[in-house]
Formats: sequence, C-alpha cells, structure tokens
Amino acid sequence: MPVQRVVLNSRPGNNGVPVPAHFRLEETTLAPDLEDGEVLVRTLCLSVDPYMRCRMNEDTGVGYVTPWQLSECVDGGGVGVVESSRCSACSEGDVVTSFNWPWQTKAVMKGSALQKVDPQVVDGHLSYFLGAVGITGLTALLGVREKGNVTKGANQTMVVSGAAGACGSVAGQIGRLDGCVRAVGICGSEEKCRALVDDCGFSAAINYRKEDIPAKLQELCPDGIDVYFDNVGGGISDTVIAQMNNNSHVILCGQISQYNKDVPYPPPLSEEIQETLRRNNITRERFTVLNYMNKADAALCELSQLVKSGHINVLETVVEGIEKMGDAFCSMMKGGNIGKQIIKISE
Ligand SMILES: NC(=O)C1=CN([C@@H]2O[C@H](COP(=O)(O)OP(=O)(O)OC[C@H]3O[C@@H](n4cnc5c(N)ncnc54)[C@H](OP(=O)(O)O)[C@@H]3O)[C@@H](O)[C@H]2O)C=CC1
Ligand SMILES: CCCCCC(=O)/C=C/[C@H]1[C@H](O)CC(=O)[C@@H]1CCCCCCC(=O)O
Repeated sequence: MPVQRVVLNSRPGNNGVPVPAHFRLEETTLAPDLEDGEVLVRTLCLSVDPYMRCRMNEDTGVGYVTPWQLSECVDGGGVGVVESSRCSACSEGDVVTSFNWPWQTKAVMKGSALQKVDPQVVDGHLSYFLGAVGITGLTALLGVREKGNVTKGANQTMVVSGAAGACGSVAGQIGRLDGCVRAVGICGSEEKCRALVDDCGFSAAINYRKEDIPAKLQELCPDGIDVYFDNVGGGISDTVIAQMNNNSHVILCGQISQYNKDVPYPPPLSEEIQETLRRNNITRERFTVLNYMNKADAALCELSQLVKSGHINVLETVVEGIEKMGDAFCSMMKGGNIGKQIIKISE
C-alpha cells in the first residue's frame, strides 16, 4: 500500500534556525499483511511541538527525548483510526493516540504502543487529544497546580509568557479558574493579544514585539506578580522576574526563546536574576509533565469537563496536508500559530 511520510532531510545544527528544507516528503510502501500484535492505522491529526527542535539535533541534550535520525521518518504526538488489527486490544474503527506516531499518512504500529481514546471525551474534536485534552492541557493544568501555589482569595496575579500558544492559553485560563484575580499574557502579535482577552478571559495582554514590557507589566499588574508561567525564558522572563513579589513562584515550563541556541536545558540564568530570585524568595522549579503521569487520568477528566462546559476555550491553528509538516513546525517556532498547532492528515 503506498503511503506518504516525512523524513528528516538535514539538521539545523545546535545553533541553527529550522527551515522547511530540513524535512523531506517521501513515498513509501507498507507491507500488505500485518504480523501478530500489529495494527494498521490511518493518521487523522499530528501534533507540532517545540521540544521537536531538540530532536533535530544529533544529541537532544534532554534525557527523555531521542534524536530523529537522518532520512528516517520523524514522529511525535498523533491521533488516528484503526483500519485493521491483529492485536486483541484494538479493533477496526477504534480511535487511538501515541507519543511516537510516525509522520506518515498510514502506518503499521504495535498495538501495545497505542492508547485507545473515547471521542466523546472531546465531543468528537479529535485534535484536542493532542492539545487541551492531551499533553499540552495536562502541562498547563498540572504545571499551575504543582508549581504555581495558586490560592483562592489570595488576590494573586499570574503572568504567562508564550501566552497565546497551546500551553500558555490554557495555563492562563486555569490560573483564573483556580482563583487568580488577574491573568496577564505576553505574546507576539495584536491578533494574539485580542484572542487572549476576548476568547480566553485573560485580563490583559502585552505584545512583546511592539510594547514596552516593563512599563506594561507595572500598569497591568498593580499589585505585582505572584505566579509566572514561563514558556519562553530569555529576556522576557528576566523582565517578568524583576517585577515579581516576595515569596512568588515561577513555573518553569519551557524556554523556547533558547531552543535554537547551543545551551543546556534549562539555560543558565544570569547572576543578577539568580540574586533577584534569592533576595525575594522566589521559587523557580522545573516542571516536566511526564513526571506527573500518575495524575493524568484525573486531570484529563477535569480538562474534558472544562472544555465541554465552555470554562476553557480552546485555540487551535490547523493546517491540512502531510506535505505542510515542515512548514508548520518552522512557522510554530517563529510564532505562526495561535493555540495548538495541528496538522490534519485525513478526515
Ligand atoms: N515542561 C513540559 O512538560 C512541557 C513544556 N512545554 C514547553 O512549553 C512551551 C510552549 O509549548 P507549546 O504550547 O506546545 O507551544 P506554543 O503553542 O506556545 O508555540 C510556541 C510559541 O512560542 C513563541 N515563541 C517562539 N519563539 C519565541 C521567542 N524567541 N520569544 C518569545 N516567544 C517565542 C511563539 O509565540 P509568539 O508569537 O508569542 O512569539 C510560538 O507561537 C515550550 O517552551 C515547550 O517546550 C511543552 C509541553 C510540555
Ligand atoms: C528543549 C527542551 C524542552 C523541554 C520542555 C518541553 O517542551 C518538554 C516537552 C515534553 C513534555 O514533558 C511532554 C512531551 O510530550 C514533551 C516530550 C515528549 C517526549 C517524547 C519523546 C519521544 C522520543 O524521544 O522518542
């Protein structure tokens, strides 16, 4: 059976900006018969994520992430439907997901590597399994709960960087639902600022490309900053940390502004920022969602209810066609997405 797939064509290097030519679309053929335990799946949607930038390097620098190999099919989060099965756990028509879904229109996968999911959990909106009711929603919810110290009635202000992205847009909404009196987003365009305020209930948003971040933070956070959900690192985060209250909390979720640089994860802070953290007793703990998977089932159930009831509004940027994978990844790394970047492969 002929299928299309995306392979890694070349590496950007530890200091390079990824471009679509680092990926290549190929035709390949699937074996006609399944072996015992195997499942033929048709890909519905694929997830595009920042951590994939380190999979483009020979050495990812992050223990739990493996490098993609040159000329081999790349993989990541995916959702699809079972077309035929020789695995007792999967039947034709089942909707399944995996963290290691090949960027391929159809694939033969081990049934044991797939998780069966119920489309009702997302009211049939299957791409949500890769976003708000999947790993990015979990990252937002568990990141806030595990590291944010949000307390109802405590008059707290939350700031979120990368706020109009998949994790950020949900994190600010969770912050509000959990009791923050203000959620202020920092993001890279006017359109994103509008989406945060009009669609996601953020109190205000700052366009870091156009506005003076320190002045806007002072204006929009009159009682200082108590919780900072950090998706980007670098200069934006240094600016936020400089305005944080005593005994406040940074949720170190990601540092995307540094991913095209040859620095370890998490990138080291300047001596000045470290001193600010110490002086003001600000916690800054690294958060990795994969370390909290024992809480995933309950959290996914909560996220499903919050999305279905309209308490969380989901933002997505959906691009169609496997041939757009490279473009979509490179675009997301430069801010081309609002909400979760998804590639739709088939109906
Ligand atoms: N700790 C964990 O377990 C997890 C961490 N993460 C991390 O969370 C963060 C967000 O991921 P995700 O929600 O999937 O991605 P997003 O949907 O937020 O997409 C990435 C966004 O990052 C912003 N960005 C890119 N470069 C810069 C820059 N130099 N400075 C500021 N902003 C930049 C862009 O938005 P803009 O237009 O605003 O610039 C872009 O849209 C990432 O750092 C990721 O690594 C993700 C999942 C799990
Ligand atoms: C560049 C370092 C990024 C660190 C932050 C980040 O984005 C982490 C993301 C992971 C998160 O914990 C959940 C995920 O899905 C992301 C990693 C997934 C790992 C799968 C690796 C698959 C493989 O290597 O085979």
